[in-house]
Amino acid sequence: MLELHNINKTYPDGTRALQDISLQLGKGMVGLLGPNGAGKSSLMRTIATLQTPDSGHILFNGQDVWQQPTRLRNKLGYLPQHFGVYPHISCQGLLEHLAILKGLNSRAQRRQQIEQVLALTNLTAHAQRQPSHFSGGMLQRFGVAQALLGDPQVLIFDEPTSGLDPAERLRLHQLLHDIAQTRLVLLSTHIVEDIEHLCRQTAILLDGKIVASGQTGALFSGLSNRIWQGPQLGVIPEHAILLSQRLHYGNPVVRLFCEEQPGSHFEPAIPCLQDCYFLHLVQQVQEAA
Ligand SMILES: Nc1ncnc2c1ncn2[C@@H]1O[C@H](COP(=O)(O)OP(=O)(O)OP(=O)(O)O)[C@@H](O)[C@H]1O
Repeated sequence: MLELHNINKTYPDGTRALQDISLQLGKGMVGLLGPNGAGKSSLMRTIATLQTPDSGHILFNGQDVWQQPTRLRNKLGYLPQHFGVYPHISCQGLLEHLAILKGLNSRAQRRQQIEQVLALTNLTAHAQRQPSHFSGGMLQRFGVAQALLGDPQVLIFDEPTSGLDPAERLRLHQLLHDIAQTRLVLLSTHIVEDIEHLCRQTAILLDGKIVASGQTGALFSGLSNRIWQGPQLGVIPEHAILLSQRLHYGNPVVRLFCEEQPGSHFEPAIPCLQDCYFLHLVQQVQEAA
């Protein structure tokens, strides 16, 4: 559905935000995982045709997006990382306004779509309230509702769960999952758990480059028998790589990447996406040093 070929973007101050990005994206939920500053928003804005790449091509259903940007824009819904809402206007009124901006000219069609997106995002009972008074979770659901206007085939959600409490996060996960059944949904986040919950396909973006992409499970299945977990670091082989040191119910947990058992206090652990992500982060730091 959406193909990215060798996308590059350097900002006027010299920041190389995107370097030779190539991805093939089909229907379903695709995760874009990367730390702050990795280039996720730059990539989302580029796909959303809000900024031009310096080089490379984006094809939508086989056609170059930049030859006719409105073709993709008409099929695209976007929830940016930060968005504002006008004060003193109801949720329904604001959706009506946004629907007109999206080109839904028929009043009956607008009414039907607004009813649909309010129901889907569980906001029907709040339709007459002002989004400026919504809680964080409701506001994000409103953001999803506006992105769904026009029944887009491609949806881009930039860090949609940041700042949400656990219950609202799970609610939003279910909503995003439902939406992705019939569309391409691109989910950009630095929260590994969001990807683990939702995405069959994932790309890891570090420093403007895709360092791994494919079926999410396949990204870390190659780490089998090389991930070790123990209660303390102690003395470890020189070639072992420390992935994470954290607390679990107040007890320290250390995870290592190592070709053989790094010490008697380490046990083999089942690899996970976080191991793969941290391994790439460590390798990136090592390469930069
Ligand atoms: N308009 C801009 N002009 C110059 N540099 C920019 C601009 N937008 C982003 N950058 C820089 O490009 C790099 C990638 O930024 P981007 O916002 O795309 O990353 P991100 O992965 O979305 O980060 P975050 O998770 O913090 O939002 C960063 O170094 C950032 O400072």
